[in-house]
Amino acid sequence: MAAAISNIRSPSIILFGKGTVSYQRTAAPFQIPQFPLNRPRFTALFASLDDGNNNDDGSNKVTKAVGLEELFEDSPYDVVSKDSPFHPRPLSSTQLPNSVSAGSRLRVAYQGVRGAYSEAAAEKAYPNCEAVPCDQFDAAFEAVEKWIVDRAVLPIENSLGGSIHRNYDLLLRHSLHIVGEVKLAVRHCLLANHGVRVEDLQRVLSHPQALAQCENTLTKLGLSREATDDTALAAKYVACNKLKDTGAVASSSAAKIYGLNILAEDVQDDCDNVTRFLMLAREPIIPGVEKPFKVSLSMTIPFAVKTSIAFSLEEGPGVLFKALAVFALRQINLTKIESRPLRNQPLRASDDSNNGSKYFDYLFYVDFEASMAEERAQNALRHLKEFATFLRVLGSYPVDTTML
Ligand SMILES: O=C(O)C(=O)Cc1ccccc1
Repeated sequence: MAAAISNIRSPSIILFGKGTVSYQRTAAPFQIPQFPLNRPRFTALFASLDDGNNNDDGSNKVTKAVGLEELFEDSPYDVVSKDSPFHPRPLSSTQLPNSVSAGSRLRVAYQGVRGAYSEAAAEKAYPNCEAVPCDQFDAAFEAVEKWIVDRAVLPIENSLGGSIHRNYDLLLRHSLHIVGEVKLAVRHCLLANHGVRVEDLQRVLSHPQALAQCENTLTKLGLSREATDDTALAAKYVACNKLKDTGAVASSSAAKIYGLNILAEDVQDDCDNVTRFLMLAREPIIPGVEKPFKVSLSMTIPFAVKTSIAFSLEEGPGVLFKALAVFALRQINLTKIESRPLRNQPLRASDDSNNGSKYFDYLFYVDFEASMAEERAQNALRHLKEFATFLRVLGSYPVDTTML
């Protein structure tokens, strides 16, 4: 039964139950390549469906795929079988005030107030979306988990500051799936109320990352710094309180929204200031890899897909080497590897016989260039699972190639 569906281009509904396949064709954006369904490990895969929401490509179709559940014991992937075919539908607006209304735009939660960079990232990822501001990241995650919104945006790394570890921790604490990424060129402005000059300023407010990215400029201006939850909140605070001695570092759109004057543009220390944001959803959306990606009129590259995973390893010589080999052996390129001491694990101090060295248990975050729809990725992770003490697939998603 599995072989018959290898050429489905854009299925609307596929149920791969044991011995059961059904599908419909739609104009969904992602292809679902042939999964190794002959393996008894796979009990189900589900790809669907017209949920009335705007999709990444502006259509009303959302393609979702789940499966692989027996591949990884702790798999975050929900499995839909023929007997329990569908996940719960989003709550209707009558059931939950302010929830997704039927046929409405995709709703995307972000941390911050209007004018925050995360809002711009949401709009870049989903051009017709309704961006929903949340005061904290946890609220944005919860809004997705409770079906109030469809996606959450999470800044994850910056070209100047590196990974945002707190946000990696959030990813692990929750069980949302990465379904997209967006890279945004961040161009900070120094904002103040009308009539206020640079010389009048004593201090500046902004998100700690924005302040760090403008370190040199702010030092030269002799301004003291205060942190706010997001850049746009700093702008809002300065405007609402009509402050004369305080400026804000935020975007030009925050200036427009809160009626502030732009005293200086591009105040970041490095002009290549790019932040990478992740788009999170309740369910995985696993892109296929057969669609070619057009970089320009003359250049086409294979559809670029990445997978993000987190894992920890047994102790022992060469275990990290072995972990990396599972990818190298299958020609899978890594685009990121990051290690982080595991929380709640005490520092273990060795005795003298171990040269007095001290060590932590580490969690590794790896991004690799393959989709979980590919057999080589599934094989690599099955191999890794043989000696990983923990493994979680955070999601497969199309690479944002707009900043190549
Ligand atoms: O504060 C914001 O506007 C955010 O979205 C977080 C952020 C801060 C600085 C650079 C990029 C994103």
